[in-house]
Amino acid sequence: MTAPSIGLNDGRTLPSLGLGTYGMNGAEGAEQIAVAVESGYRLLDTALNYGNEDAVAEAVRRVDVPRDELVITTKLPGRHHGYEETLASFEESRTTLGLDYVDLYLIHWPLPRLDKFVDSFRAFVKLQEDGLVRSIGVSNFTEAHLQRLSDETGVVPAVNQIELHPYFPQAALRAVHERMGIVTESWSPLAKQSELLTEPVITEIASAHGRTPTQIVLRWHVQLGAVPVPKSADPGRQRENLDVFDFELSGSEVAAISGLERGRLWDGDPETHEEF
Ligand SMILES: NC(=O)C1=CN([C@@H]2O[C@H](COP(=O)(O)OP(=O)(O)OC[C@H]3O[C@@H](n4cnc5c(N)ncnc54)[C@H](OP(=O)(O)O)[C@@H]3O)[C@@H](O)[C@H]2O)C=CC1
Ligand SMILES: O=C(O)C(=O)[C@@H](O)[C@H](O)C(=O)CO
Repeated sequence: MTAPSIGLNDGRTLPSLGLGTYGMNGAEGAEQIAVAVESGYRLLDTALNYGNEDAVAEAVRRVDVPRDELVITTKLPGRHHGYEETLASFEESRTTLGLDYVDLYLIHWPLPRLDKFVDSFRAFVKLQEDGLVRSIGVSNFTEAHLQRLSDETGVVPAVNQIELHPYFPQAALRAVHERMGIVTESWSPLAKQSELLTEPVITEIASAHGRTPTQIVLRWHVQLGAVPVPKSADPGRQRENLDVFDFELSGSEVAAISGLERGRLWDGDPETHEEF
């Protein structure tokens, strides 16, 4: 089973669910990522800062899946913002990943204090023009940051990967994405296994559909039109998380899950978050 694809504003496509890989490192991580790909994951989400681009590379070498079926995402760290620095950082990531090209490259955090994200995005445009990156996007950007990129480079990012889960449904930013033609990716889509999965709203809907609470949460993301990248190192849970494309939540169930809103869960305000 693989996830259906959705369209991006650059004419390319993205699987509608992917594998988060934060914390999956070394030989064990490579094996966990390879097992996920063998069971149907095609979108992999890594970052230079996760220190596991080598594990992703090893997994990709090991699996019997054509390269052009995989969508490999990595991210530019804060300490490498700036035009030339971005080109060098990308080359470091591309080399570690062992790839001719990266499918999706994201600016990990905007770091507005440095005010270099526009320069980095200009380098992203160059990498895309040179065929080294297929799609270019950002992560943790606000409406104002997205508008600046559009105004100052003439290019709208294909993707904005943001904190998104039932405790923080991000309706306003998702509406901005919709207006600008940006696909939303959801990070920590399970709210990092907090008490979310035991919320009565979720467990009751799960019982009604004969599915697990995790599947209900991931299906909620899919029906919002967002692309979740749940992390699981466990083969059974990886399969469970991918198996959300053969049932549908009603509009009132989606609304009830969104009603769990309580706000950002971690110290991840894009205006102030320092990530290097
Ligand atoms: N752009 C950004 O700034 C950020 C991006 N990310 C990306 O998002 C990805 C996902 O976010 P993450 O923070 O890892 O959190 P998630 O919300 O994906 O939750 C992961 C946790 O849930 C557990 N889990 C997964 N599936 C199940 C299941 N079916 N049943 C029960 N428990 C389950 C995992 O354990 P187990 O592995 O044992 O199954 C793990 O403890 C990251 O890996 C990373 O790629 C994350 C944070 C910030
Ligand atoms: O992308 C992730 O998984 C993160 O945790 C980011 O928030 C990032 O690596 C970071 O900010 C570390 O402090």
